Amino acid sequence: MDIVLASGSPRRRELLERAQLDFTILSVDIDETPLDNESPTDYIERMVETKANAAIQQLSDTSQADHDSLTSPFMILTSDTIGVLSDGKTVLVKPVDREHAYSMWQRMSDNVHEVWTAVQATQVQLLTKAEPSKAKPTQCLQIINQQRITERTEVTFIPLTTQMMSDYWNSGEPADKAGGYGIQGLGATWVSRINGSYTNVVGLPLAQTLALIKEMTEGSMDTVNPL
Ligand SMILES: Cc1cn([C@H]2C[C@H](O)[C@@H](COP(=O)(O)OP(=O)(O)OP(=O)(O)O)O2)c(=O)[nH]c1=O
Repeated sequence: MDIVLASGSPRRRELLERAQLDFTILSVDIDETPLDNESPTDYIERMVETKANAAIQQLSDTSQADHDSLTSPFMILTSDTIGVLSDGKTVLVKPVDREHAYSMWQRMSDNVHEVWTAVQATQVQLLTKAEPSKAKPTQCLQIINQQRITERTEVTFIPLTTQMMSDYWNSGEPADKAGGYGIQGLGATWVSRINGSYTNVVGLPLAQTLALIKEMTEGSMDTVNPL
């Protein structure tokens, strides 16, 4: 089944490429601001669903030629990664500025936090309707199946000094990453221990995502939580 990875994240693309799957990329842009008092679970589930809906909208708006490159039904993969502080309530997203990054890092310093990544697989089919009033048939995408997983990894940070935070912010690495760090880069120097999937921290729990894809295409897996 054709797969569309609806993500602008180069990390997700690279991780999925490692699995030697054929897929196409569609970049979606949504508002990722958490709502007041939104729980980590509600936030991350809202994000993967909103990204999937944005992808469907974008694919519906494209021309017939774009649709022709995908065989119906096909699968849209969306993903979202957040940090969650040890209080279990505070969501760590991408830092909006230096102060925001420092405020997150001060609470992560010498402490354990979790990284959660949700992945949603949305299977859609192309419907073509002939309308007498229109010269060309109209087309729309219909959701036929949706499944979602959330993977959690515990990450422990060493104690951080103001100098370390300043140097790291100036490296430019933290800006587009949840919790303001990249474990695959310089951020690894802050991580003393992880417990769980490494690829989950980078943005796509690979083994679990492949199992989800398999379940959706072949129809058998134990670990999937239906929506
Ligand atoms: C914690 C951590 C996060 N990240 C990244 C993964 C995600 O790309 C990003 C969190 O933001 P997301 O909103 O999950 O993803 P994104 O905006 O980069 O891409 P998309 O188009 O799919 O929405 O943080 C790392 O690369 N390394 C890390 O160690």
